[in-house]
Amino acid sequence: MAAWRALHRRFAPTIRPAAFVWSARWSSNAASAAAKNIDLSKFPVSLIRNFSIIAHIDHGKSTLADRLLELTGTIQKGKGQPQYLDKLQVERERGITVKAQTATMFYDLKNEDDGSSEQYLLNLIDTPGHVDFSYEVSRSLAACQGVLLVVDATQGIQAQTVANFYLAFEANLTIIPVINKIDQATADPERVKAQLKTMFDLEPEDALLTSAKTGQGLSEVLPAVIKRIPPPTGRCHLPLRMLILDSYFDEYRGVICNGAVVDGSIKKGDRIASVATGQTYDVLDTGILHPELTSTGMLQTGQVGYLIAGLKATQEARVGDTMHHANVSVEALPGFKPAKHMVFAGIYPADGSDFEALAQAMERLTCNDASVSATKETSAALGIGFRCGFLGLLHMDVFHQRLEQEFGAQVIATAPTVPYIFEFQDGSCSKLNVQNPALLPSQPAQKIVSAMEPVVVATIITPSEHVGALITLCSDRRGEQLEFSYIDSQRALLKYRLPLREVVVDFYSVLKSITSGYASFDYDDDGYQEADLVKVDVLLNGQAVDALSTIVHQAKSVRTGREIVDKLKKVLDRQMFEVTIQAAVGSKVIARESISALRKNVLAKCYGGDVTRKRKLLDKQKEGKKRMKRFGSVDIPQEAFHDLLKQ
Ligand SMILES: Nc1nc2c(ncn2[C@@H]2O[C@H](COP(=O)(O)OP(=O)(O)OP(=O)(O)O)[C@@H](O)[C@H]2O)c(=O)[nH]1
Repeated sequence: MAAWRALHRRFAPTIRPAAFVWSARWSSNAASAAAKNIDLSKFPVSLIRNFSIIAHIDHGKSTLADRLLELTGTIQKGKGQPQYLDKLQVERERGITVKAQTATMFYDLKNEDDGSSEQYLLNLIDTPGHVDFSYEVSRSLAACQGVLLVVDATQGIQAQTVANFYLAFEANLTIIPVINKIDQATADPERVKAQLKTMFDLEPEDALLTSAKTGQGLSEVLPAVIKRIPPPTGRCHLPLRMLILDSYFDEYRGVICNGAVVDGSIKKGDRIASVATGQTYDVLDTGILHPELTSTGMLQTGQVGYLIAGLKATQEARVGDTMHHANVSVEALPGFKPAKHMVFAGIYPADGSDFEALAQAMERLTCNDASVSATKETSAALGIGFRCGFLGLLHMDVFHQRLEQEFGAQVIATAPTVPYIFEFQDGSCSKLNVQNPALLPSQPAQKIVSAMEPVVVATIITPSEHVGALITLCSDRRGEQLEFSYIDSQRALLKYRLPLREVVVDFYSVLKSITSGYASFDYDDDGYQEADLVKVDVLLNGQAVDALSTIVHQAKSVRTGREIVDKLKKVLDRQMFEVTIQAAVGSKVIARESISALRKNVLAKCYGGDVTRKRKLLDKQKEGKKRMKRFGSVDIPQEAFHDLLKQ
């Protein structure tokens, strides 16, 4: 931490060059700004502030956002649902934020000296806390000049607090620490202040103390945002450059883009063009999120809002693209780094004939969640489907749930895998990126010269008494310790380099159970390392089931093979014939189980004691079973695919 603190001392908040905030979906009916008495021309850049709320999961971001929306009259107190900005069904059911959401608020700041007041336009972004959605957080931060770093007064700094702090710090944003939940009996704000100083060099007197539940301390939040966070720095006299931050398809209005006007201005009727595609469009409508779509007919420098321009498909509205006035050439804005997919899985229609319906649902959903990649693939076991890349297992689960809930698609998801790289010796070296274990030959014709697996650097914050158990867990998962320090007298910070596969499997749930839920965990991509990897095939009655094959470290292959075979034995129904389940590495069987046949009582109607007739019937049954075994196909239930990577 010492090196980091030295770096932090050099840190002085600077104003970001680009001023933009992205917003997300709201009701499809745009209210009129006139009806709401909104005149955006009253807000030069100096009266605009764009800020994000970042925190560890459950520290109270969305609840704080609710209170700020109420305080500014953007939503009515007591009306609407709690965590107002968590719009998706999946967010409400799981109680987590998965999509960053923006709301524009208007706030009158009083001048204590002369009693006068000035109105500000504030764009607030509520961000997700879970590590899988940190891509949303980094995009949100690219759109802001400052953040509220919320820390739970009872829990103190946790792993995602550290990760999110670094994101904001590296983006040179102004950081306002907010110690929340001070109403709770076990709140210890002084301890949290000390942690903020030790870990981040944030001054104790700069921390705001709030309770998003009782409202305590909230009146200080927005004045602090206005006074401490700098305004956007775009220039109004320059030609239009609007950054596309997000897009989605609305049933009634077509493609809606959310974006930020970095330079210049845009208005209804303008002819605009995309830097990425060169396509031109007419602006049909534009406005702000207040918090629903509110048509203003124009957006000026530093303002954030939506744009409807007759785009046919969301693919035309690329996140990170720059829109400009047609016939005025501009330099493209930097855009965003593409999302890095940590986990891959096959998504197939539960009923093979539903492929077209699934393809349509996939197209719509991947447009609303640009961080998912999808390419067509075929499996001998499951038919035609898609190989999808996700940011993590929770992201994959959420995508699966959204496919079913929002599009009614019934799908089978294969066991998730991480992306490996294999290098073969075939005269010259050839490389194979393996996002689907089935594509790695079981007995390759060429020699494998290297196998690489993705690794991450994991940060764990834990009460000191659990350190020993966590070190054992990390060693068992092939981890290499990078750092071990204490953040105060009761809490330790561990940093480990771990193979991604060992992390995505069930690391989080084991960590939670070892520490009774008191440890927190976050990880960051750290490239690739060489590893002794093998492919484990799964065979049912001698036939390999491509959708079930997996790649593991050599040392864990027998354990993994045994677990897959045991799990399959539990989930497969008994058939009219015997089923043999095998796990194999190349031609070597490493685990085997069998499920005995259901024996149909062919003698039920055979009364009396004619032995030869009975034998004949039994022989015929045996013959039939053999045939069925040879040709019979075994039904594999969906859970079998889903649970396989879990150890
Ligand atoms: N007592 C108390 N509870 C609070 C306070 N703020 C939030 N909560 C509760 O803490 C829980 C989590 O709050 P959220 O606002 O959903 O937390 P979040 O940080 O947005 O969570 P994610 O979006 O999942 O990362 C909810 O049950 C809130 O009611 C507070 O100031 N005091």
